[in-house]
Amino acid sequence: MIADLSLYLVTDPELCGDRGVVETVRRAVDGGVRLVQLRDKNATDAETVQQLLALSEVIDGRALLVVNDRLDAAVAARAHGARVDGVHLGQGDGSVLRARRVLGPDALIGLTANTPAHLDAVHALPVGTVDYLGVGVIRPTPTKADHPAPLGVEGFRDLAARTPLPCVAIGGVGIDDTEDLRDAGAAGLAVVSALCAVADPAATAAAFRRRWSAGSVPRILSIAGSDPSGGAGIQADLKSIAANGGYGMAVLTALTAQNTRGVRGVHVPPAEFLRAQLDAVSDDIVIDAVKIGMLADASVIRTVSAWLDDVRPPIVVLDPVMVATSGDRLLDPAAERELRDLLGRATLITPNLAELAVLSGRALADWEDAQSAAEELSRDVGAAVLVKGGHLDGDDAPDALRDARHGLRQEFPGERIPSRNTHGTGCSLSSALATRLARGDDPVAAVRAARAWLRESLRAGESLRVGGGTGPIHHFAGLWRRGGTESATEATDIAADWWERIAQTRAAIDELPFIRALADGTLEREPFAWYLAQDALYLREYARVLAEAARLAPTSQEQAFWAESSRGSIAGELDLHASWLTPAQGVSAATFAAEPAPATVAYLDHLRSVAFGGDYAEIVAAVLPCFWLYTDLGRRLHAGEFGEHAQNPEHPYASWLATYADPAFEEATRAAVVHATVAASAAPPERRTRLRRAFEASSAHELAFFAAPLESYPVG
Ligand SMILES: Nc1ncnc2c1ncn2[C@@H]1O[C@H](COP(=O)(O)OP(=O)(O)OP(=O)(O)O)[C@@H](O)[C@H]1O
Ligand SMILES: Cc1ncc(CO)c(N)n1
Ligand SMILES: [Mg+2]
Repeated sequence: MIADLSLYLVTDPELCGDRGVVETVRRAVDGGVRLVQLRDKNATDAETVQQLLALSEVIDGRALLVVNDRLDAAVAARAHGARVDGVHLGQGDGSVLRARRVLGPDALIGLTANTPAHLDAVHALPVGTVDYLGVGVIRPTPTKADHPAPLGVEGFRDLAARTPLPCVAIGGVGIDDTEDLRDAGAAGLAVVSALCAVADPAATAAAFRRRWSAGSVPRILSIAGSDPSGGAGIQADLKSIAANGGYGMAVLTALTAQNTRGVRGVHVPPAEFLRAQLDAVSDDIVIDAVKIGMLADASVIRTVSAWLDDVRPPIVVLDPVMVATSGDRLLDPAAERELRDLLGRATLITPNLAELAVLSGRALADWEDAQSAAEELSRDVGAAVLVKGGHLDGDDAPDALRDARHGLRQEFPGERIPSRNTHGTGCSLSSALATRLARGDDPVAAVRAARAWLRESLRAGESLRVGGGTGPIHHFAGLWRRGGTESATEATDIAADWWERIAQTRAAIDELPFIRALADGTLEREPFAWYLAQDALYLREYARVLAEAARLAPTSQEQAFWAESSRGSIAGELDLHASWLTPAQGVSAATFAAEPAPATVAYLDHLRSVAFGGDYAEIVAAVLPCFWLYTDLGRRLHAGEFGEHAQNPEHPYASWLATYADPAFEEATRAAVVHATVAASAAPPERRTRLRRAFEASSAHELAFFAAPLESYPVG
């Protein structure tokens, strides 16, 4: 098997402190750590075995587990029933050949390598002895006192280029190294203090994951049946994965002979061949998420279950397909019980109303009742459940997400789209969800994004003119309308370029005393209130500029987006007045009646002059930094990058900080980035430069705006 090395936690009992190693590991795995190495130089073998047993239990197959150095302890822990996947050996820790012999061909064996000579030694071993290399140290680190001279990112790049083996970067790796190391060829980041020594290992691990995945395309495997007419099954899945930004793969459970009118026949290949397909993929490719669709019969379910147990992909979206839109059965009724056993292996289950009734073993009275049944099912099986309202009578087609483990109850309202093209909506939705989750969206954001995409694709379905029955949706409606796939990748490049060009401005914002004091809670009330008063003045005008973007928007989707953003920023201004800019908060009358400060005037003058020019692309380029810089800062503050204080609920500005780490704001920022860069990608080169300048100028104004409170705040 090929291991997912992307985020690798190496434990340190001292850094984990009172929380302990086991609890730290549990939370870090919750946040997305994929591989855990137990490292405790002082423990006895017997203690190491106990720790491996405890870790194996909290990890519960969600990540791989290896132990540093202690081959005998690994063997003993396995004998006691722990799932220990392998060992990591240092240059002096004993022979990797012996480890391979003892642990077998499926074990994960890592070796430390810091020099070209180490690489030569590994290359001289039989192929398959070592699975990955730990290459470092990257930076000087106190967690490895006897470390060799740091390699830095460039030294890592040189070593990684000299070996075909996957290399994990280790030693002093912090979250800001993520992109550099990934681009230098790292298969993953091995992290010690940046996860063990933080207040919230789950949030920090999630932040690492997001940054690691941001520049990469998630690899999504659909395990489903074939629909030769292309609207449902794996054909729909592959289109949906591609349209939502993933790399799609497909393992066939069954072939159907069907079209838009119905299913004429089903052929289920032998289970051994299904397993061979699954292994062919997982032996070679790291799988970021799995979507499961049509399972046909009990032997298919058992084969998929066994493979899932071996591979444990981090995200599993299970669409419990039982009956096609046309009414034809796609699952042997005798296999329904087996299907229930599979539910516990899923992250998210997406039944329609009929399927939910079968899975919960009772009739559903109405939509309310369906939602409580979804919650019961979620509690029973330990997975999130999205119940789909596509088959409700009436004018609405809502969905509802329930996760009993986290008390999550979210309804997604939406009017029914009058269309006959609903063939494969369930397949398409579940694949889109798997892709969005693998891209790092939380479940609510993933459902929002997948639904928005699905609804656009549903509306455009009829334009495809496919078949005379229930036709397919148009998976690429949004992408093609926005100027083709070329412009989509071009827009991604533009976003990366623009972001890179304001790197210095971003670094300067991070260094501002105002930001530092805001993060650690030492900022005085008066300059904070002064800042908010300026922000309120700013928001009022900014809302007008957003409204102008709405007025000029080329599509109704964009028009709605900018109008909603405009409304949101006025609501934000009113909120500021109601919650912070009040005498009760110790804000003086002078602050309350603030005049715009020079930085405020300058920023607004810039925005207004762009808005006055009446160029949609330039307006959206100019308003983008206000979304992007705040989201980025809010996320990093929340992740504890400026110290742990910002995560403390007692922080004097906790509620203000929380606004900017809000997933909905993050979603809006993602959309703003897409709209601005897609507009830019359609512009000729000189105009594109002008758009970029507008973006850069606004970013510089953001910096000045953040600097102003402690520079021009009228002291006394
Ligand atoms: N006419 C419609 N208008 C808007 N949304 C719809 C419509 N029909 C289905 N949907 C949405 O499509 C998704 C699939 O829902 P549905 O309940 O049809 O699932 P399904 O029966 O599993 O689909 P399939 O028949 O493809 O297997 C849901 O998000 C649902 O809200
Ligand atoms: C192969 C296949 N999977 C799923 C569905 C559900 O729509 C279908 N019609 N065909
Ligand atoms: Mg379905």
